[in-house]
Amino acid sequence: MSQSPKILYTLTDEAPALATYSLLPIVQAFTKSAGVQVETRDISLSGRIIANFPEFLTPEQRINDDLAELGQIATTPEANIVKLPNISASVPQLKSAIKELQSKGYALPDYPEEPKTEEEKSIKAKYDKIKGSAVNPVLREGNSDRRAPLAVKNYAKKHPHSMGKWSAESKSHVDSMSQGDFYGSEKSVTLPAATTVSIELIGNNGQKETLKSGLKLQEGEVIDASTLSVNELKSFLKKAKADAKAQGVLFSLHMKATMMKVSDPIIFGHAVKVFFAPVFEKHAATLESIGVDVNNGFGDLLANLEKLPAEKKAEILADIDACYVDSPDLAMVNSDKGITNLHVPSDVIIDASMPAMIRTSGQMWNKAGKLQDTKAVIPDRSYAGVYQAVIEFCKKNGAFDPATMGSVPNVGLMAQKAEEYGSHDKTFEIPFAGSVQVIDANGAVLISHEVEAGDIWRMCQTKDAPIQDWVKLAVTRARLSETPAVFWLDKNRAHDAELIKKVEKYLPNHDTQGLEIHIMSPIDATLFSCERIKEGKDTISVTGNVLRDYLTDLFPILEVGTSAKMLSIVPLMNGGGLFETGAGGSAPKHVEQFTQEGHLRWDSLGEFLALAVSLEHLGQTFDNPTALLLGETLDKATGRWLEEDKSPARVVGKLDNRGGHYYLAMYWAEELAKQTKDAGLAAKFAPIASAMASQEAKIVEEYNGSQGTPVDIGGYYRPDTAKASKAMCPSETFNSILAQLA
Ligand SMILES: NC(=O)C1=CN([C@@H]2O[C@H](COP(=O)(O)OP(=O)(O)OC[C@H]3O[C@@H](n4cnc5c(N)ncnc54)[C@H](OP(=O)(O)O)[C@@H]3O)[C@@H](O)[C@H]2O)C=CC1
Ligand SMILES: O=C(O)CCC(=O)C(=O)O
Ligand SMILES: [Mg+2]
Repeated sequence: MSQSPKILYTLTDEAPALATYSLLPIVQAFTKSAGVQVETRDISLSGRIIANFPEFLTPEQRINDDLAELGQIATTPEANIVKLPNISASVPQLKSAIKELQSKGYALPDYPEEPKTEEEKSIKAKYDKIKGSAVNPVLREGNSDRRAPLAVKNYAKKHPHSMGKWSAESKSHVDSMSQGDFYGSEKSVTLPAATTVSIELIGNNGQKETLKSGLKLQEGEVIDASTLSVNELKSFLKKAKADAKAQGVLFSLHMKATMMKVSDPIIFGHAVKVFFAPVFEKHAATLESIGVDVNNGFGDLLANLEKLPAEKKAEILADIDACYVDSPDLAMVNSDKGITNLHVPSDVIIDASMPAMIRTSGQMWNKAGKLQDTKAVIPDRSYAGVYQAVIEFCKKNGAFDPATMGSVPNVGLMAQKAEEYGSHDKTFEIPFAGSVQVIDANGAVLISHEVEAGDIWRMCQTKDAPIQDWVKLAVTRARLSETPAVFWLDKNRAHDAELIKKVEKYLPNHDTQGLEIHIMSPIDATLFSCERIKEGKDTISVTGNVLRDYLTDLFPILEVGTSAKMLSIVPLMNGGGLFETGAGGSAPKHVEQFTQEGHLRWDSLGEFLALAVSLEHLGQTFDNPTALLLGETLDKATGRWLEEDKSPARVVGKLDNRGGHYYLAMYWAEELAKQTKDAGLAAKFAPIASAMASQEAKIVEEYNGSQGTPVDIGGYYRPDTAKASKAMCPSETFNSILAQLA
């Protein structure tokens, strides 16, 4: 290949973005001196906003649309992208990012919640593309391979994280609808030939509305559609609320409102309205007049109350207080600040929130700041049973033991927006009763559902090539790791039944001799895997996209304390590599701690792991021995970093993210100095390694001494580069050693 070796490292948001200010200078200094280029691309929420509204900005303010560029690169064989977690913005996050940018002199338009003019409609459409899970589906041109590397697993066994005990008497449980949900209504079709479909709503009174047209589908593509009845949802939520009160457990809603950006905010909104029903009944007209939209959380109502005269506001607040008294207690996101589970949809994201609850004895925080048993409300049954099965397992067997437990790595189907991911352009809140029909180019109705006004209807697609690639990846991983693999597919679910046919068709294309491969329903697979991890055995989970998301937080959080420590590889279907860091989020809590007390507890281990495999991939693709050597030595350095326990501490005054990076740099330099494959590099890094080692006490003192006071980084969504960089690189001694590499 002709192009010069290049790694594209993404600039994102919150804690990982802060960590980058400290880590990237090290990475660039090391790679540059070995002739490997590491460039950055800005895919932060603020960067994506700026890039999409050039017409509102001065020429100096405009920036390239790096996400679009990376999306294109991801389809090429040269692609080598290190992707850190980024914000998938809820509407409140989007609005506050816009506000911050406006305050920094960017003349961006407000987010028009109820657009009236054509211009407002087009602005809203642009912002809606930036909202929610807008980055990952663009880059994920491959399926996913997520696992805890052996060194990480061994570290966790040696230094087991805290794990809440489980009692057989725990009242915690998952509560879901028993009918009228997506699970109960799913229909699925595999297309015998390519076609173009439209989605029509045909009203009971003869009206007709085209919900979507011109949707091109490929031969062999699986489509499925399902609907959730709003009436069933509301009566379920009402019952769940009463039951939480009767049982004396916390009420806690777990959704993925960021990723499922159309359906889940609507469900979230219904939950808020049912929970605070007396307030909504009594003040319906007032709340409507001030533009309250609780699909953005209960916080939206509270914020809008500011528009009312003091007296009216006080009346509504009193009614809210009365409602709290009559209701079960809500799980809290922040008890000190009175922020409940229903305040902001992006505060409780199911993939991280359910494992956190399971790790904490099945409990969540109540308003007194104490842990309490909890009803986890997950309205749709499609995957909720997995969490209930783990909860039952823990009630029966006690908590898992990180010192001895096995591992559940994941092979996840996600390429080309497979399954529920990205389904939001085919998700609709139904305006009038009738039937929704998916109609092909010949006028044949492929799928049809009866719906009422307010129901949610959604469709998603899974192309055949990604399925073939996923089956292959599963077999490859099972072979390489000599581990049983389980396809988590439920033959009684329409979509999964189609996938089972494909798995059975494509498995014989591979050598599976001697491999243990099963197909099990998600609940059976959960029990099978839990039994095995308890005995210290590993089991690969081979899943669709949503379970990929759920399981790659669930098992890592139980096994190694956080999904940040996962190796997360996306072998791109056209030959490139996307190396995601960790599997989890961007830890807003960590930024808060950093700005308040100068301690960043973000663990960049995921970045170290991703960079090592990215270098390895670069070395292999471009036949570049230096890149291979950099990768090998980085891996060794990371292993040593774990052994010597240089992970950031959680509390101020001790080693944090930045000090941890110093140790990684020192170990990396030592490994480079020690190796014998490239004498030039060894000679270059020997003095660096010894300078870093001899100044250890001083450097650590400079890092740790910088902690303990508030830090100003000049913004949340778009920090000031100079300020953030200064705050993240406080050791002059270390900086000057690094500068010798330039
Ligand atoms: N791939 C991606 O781009 C993803 C992005 N997100 C985005 O991240 C944000 C927050 O998501 P949420 O699901 O609440 O998860 P968080 O980022 O809040 O993570 C949950 C918890 O996991 C622990 N944790 C996560 N990463 C690290 C790390 N590197 N080092 C140490 N601890 C870590 C922290 O626990 P503790 O507090 O105990 O230290 C943290 O509070 C949202 O904006 C969401 O859109 C979410 C998932 C994936
Ligand atoms: O894209 C998102 O919003 C979340 C991604 C995520 O949680 C994951 O891939 O595990
Ligand atoms: Mg996830």
